Amino acid sequence: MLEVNGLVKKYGKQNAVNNITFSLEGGEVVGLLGPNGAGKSTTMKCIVGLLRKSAGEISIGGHDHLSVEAKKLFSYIPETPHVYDLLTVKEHLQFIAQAYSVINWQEKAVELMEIYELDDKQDKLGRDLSKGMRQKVSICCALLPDPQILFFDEPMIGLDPKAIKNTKRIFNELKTKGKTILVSTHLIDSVETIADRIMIMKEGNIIGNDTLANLKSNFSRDDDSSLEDLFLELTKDE
Ligand SMILES: Nc1ncnc2c1ncn2[C@@H]1O[C@H](COP(=O)(O)OP(=O)(O)OP(=O)(O)O)[C@@H](O)[C@H]1O
Repeated sequence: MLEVNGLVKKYGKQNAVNNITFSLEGGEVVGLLGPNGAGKSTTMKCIVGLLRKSAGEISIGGHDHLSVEAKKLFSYIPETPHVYDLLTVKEHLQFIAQAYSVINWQEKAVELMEIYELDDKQDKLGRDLSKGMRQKVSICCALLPDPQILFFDEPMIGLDPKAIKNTKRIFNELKTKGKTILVSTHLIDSVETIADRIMIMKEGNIIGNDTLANLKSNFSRDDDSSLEDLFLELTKDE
């Protein structure tokens, strides 16, 4: 579903992503972990076409990632949610519905706004929303077209505990529906139970990419260690 081959991204002379190669099978849920500055957001932004890659090839569903065909297949939830100042919450959903030709969008929009407790805020303008509300709008907009693949960059940031719980539940539902998900997060426990695979980045490189069980048996001395312990062990400074 996603193929990333030899991806390099430089900011000036600095390599933020160093020639990384990985893929995601259809229906796979992969947790992308890494310390601050590891290159997670840069990788995601290159995949979704928000940043121009310095080298490498990326395909989504067999299409070049910059093609319209690829763009129809995925949604992206950015680390910092961007909303339109002069559109209301409901108009954001209407805009996405029209852009992606979503059938029965109103029904789905009502359901999403209820889940994220935005139903009483549907007429509020984007510019008047709090950070957490913006994040909720961003998640609702991403879920509305029911895409095959979802890229979540720190989706829990700014969410209240109820919204975090609901997002974890939605991850499970998406997984059950066979969606492919790449989720970058610092909330390690939020991916520990649902991720089929964990990918760990450090300094622009992938330093671990396997099932949690395999990562534990390869890198940990202790079977009872958590993903958090493993993450800290793998990413510690030499
Ligand atoms: N616009 C930019 N210009 C220059 N350097 C950048 C820019 N954005 C990111 N970087 C650098 O690229 C590297 C990777 O950053 P990136 O934001 O991808 O990391 P991250 O793993 O998402 O970190 P975090 O967990 O803090 O969000 C860092 O060294 C960062 O300083």
